[in-house]
Amino acid sequence: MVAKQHTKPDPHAFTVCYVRRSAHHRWLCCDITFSCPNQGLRQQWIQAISENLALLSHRPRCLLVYINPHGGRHLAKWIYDRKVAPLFCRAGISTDVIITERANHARDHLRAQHGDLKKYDGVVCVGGDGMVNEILHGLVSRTQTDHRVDQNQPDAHLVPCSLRIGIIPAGSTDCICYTTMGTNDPVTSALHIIVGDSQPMDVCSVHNNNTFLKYSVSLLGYGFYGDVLTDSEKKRWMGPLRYDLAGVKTFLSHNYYEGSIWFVPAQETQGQPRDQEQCLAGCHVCQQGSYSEKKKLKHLSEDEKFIKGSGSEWCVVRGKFLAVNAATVSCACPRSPRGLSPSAHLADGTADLILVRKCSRFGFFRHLLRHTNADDQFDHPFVEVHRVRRFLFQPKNQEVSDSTEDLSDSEMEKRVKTNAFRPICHASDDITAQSNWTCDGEILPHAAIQAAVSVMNSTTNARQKERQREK
Ligand SMILES: CCCCCCCCCCCCC/C=C/[C@@H](O)[C@H](CO)NC(=O)CCCCCCCCCCCCCCC
Ligand SMILES: Nc1ncnc2c1ncn2[C@@H]1O[C@H](COP(=O)(O)OP(=O)(O)OP(=O)(O)O)[C@@H](O)[C@H]1O
Ligand SMILES: [Ca+2]
Repeated sequence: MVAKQHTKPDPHAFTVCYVRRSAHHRWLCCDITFSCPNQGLRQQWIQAISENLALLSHRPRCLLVYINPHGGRHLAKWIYDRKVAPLFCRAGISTDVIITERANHARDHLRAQHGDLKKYDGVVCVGGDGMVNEILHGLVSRTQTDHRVDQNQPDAHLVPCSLRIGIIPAGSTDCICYTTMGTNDPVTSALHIIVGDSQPMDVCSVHNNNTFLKYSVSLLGYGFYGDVLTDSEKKRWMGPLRYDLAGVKTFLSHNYYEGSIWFVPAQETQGQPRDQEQCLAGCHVCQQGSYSEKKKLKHLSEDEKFIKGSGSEWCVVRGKFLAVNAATVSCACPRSPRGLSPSAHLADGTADLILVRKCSRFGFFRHLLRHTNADDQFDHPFVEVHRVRRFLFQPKNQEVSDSTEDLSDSEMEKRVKTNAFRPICHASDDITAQSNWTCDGEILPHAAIQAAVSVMNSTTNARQKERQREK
């Protein structure tokens, strides 16, 4: 990995650090020491290795690090200082470190940067999913503002960010890290950052009433997970255990919610949620998806792109649901190593919409339990799963009237765009109980939402551009 001067008595030796793959997707940093017959040869080797490393333009040289000292077990600073900083130092990476002082500190700090981010090759997040989401918002919002993209438009085409986000897991679930890296090991994350790995990600934008609410990169959950998160927020002092306690409580409450879900299915070439394909580096579904989408949309106007890009048909499902989950990625995490939707893809522009209808407590328990073993959690009569590119959810008291089923697709599009769905309840109607959505573990106090998935790729960073110019 990095050549460095040897400190042992042999004056003609030098040590090279390298990455070794270990079990369960873990990476280790190892050393190997070479002995040279003379000082001159030693210097030649060190110089040659250093020069070759300097040519690797995708490797970061300067990083902006945010540490959330309050995430997970409150160990983020310790993890960074003990496990990550020494590796960055050995790799010759310089860092500016900010320890956050409040929620949204990192997001606001990033939003406030104008040209000041140019010196960095990436932003590192030391924390959990909520913290990754915060940093994502800071970077994406900064980029859209710079390019005058109106984020309140549900069909706005997001401009890719020029900086990559590195994730050092130090939260309670660390689902985004586990899903992308295959493990929640801080050293593995640090080594992926050092060697300059990158992975495009699907970003799901969430709107209500033509107002931008949030981006999600893991789970958008209504009903069960929304209730678990809402309850667990009151127990934050308990650390990761709060989810188990809130989970049992929510499970016993067995609340269900009525509403309708409208969605645009993904193309058949984008696979099926139950095809047992696993999204790995270089995944052909993700590559094919983004290529064919780009090719198809190349010669269309912006309006045509929206209509075509959103698919040809809207489907609707109505009923009483224990959970409505949109998994943009598999959502694998230590609690559920295959995740909520094991075959979901990281960057295919789709989410897997999992609808769990009202069923018995025993049935729901069996469904949940299957997230922890090799059994198929979708193999229940009360569970359905669809791969979708966009969807909207209307709770019972705001349901879309039946007459919309006769609408043409373009009329439906127009209504989605203008949010022409008004509550159809009357003053005498009972207002059905509503849940909240959880978005990467943060609560959205809205029930009616519109969501659309797009792939977010980081553009070539400044250092790569510089190197390309030199060539
Ligand atoms: C019988 C055992 C069942 C175990 C079921 C485990 C299913 C776990 C599925 C986890 C999926 C996580 C998806 C990631 C979401 C993240 O964006 C978010 C932010 O970090 N984390 C959570 O929402 C954190 C969500 C944590 C949810 C924990 C739910 C625990 C349920 C316990 C039910 C117990 C029934 C007991 C009956 C007596
Ligand atoms: N200094 C701080 N004080 C209080 N809250 C903070 C601070 N810095 C960040 N936060 C907020 O804490 C929230 C939770 O943090 P984080 O995601 O790191 O941990 P977690 O919730 O325990 O883990 P996970 O999201 O993986 O379940 C984030 O949404 C973030 O906005
Ligand atoms: Ca996806």
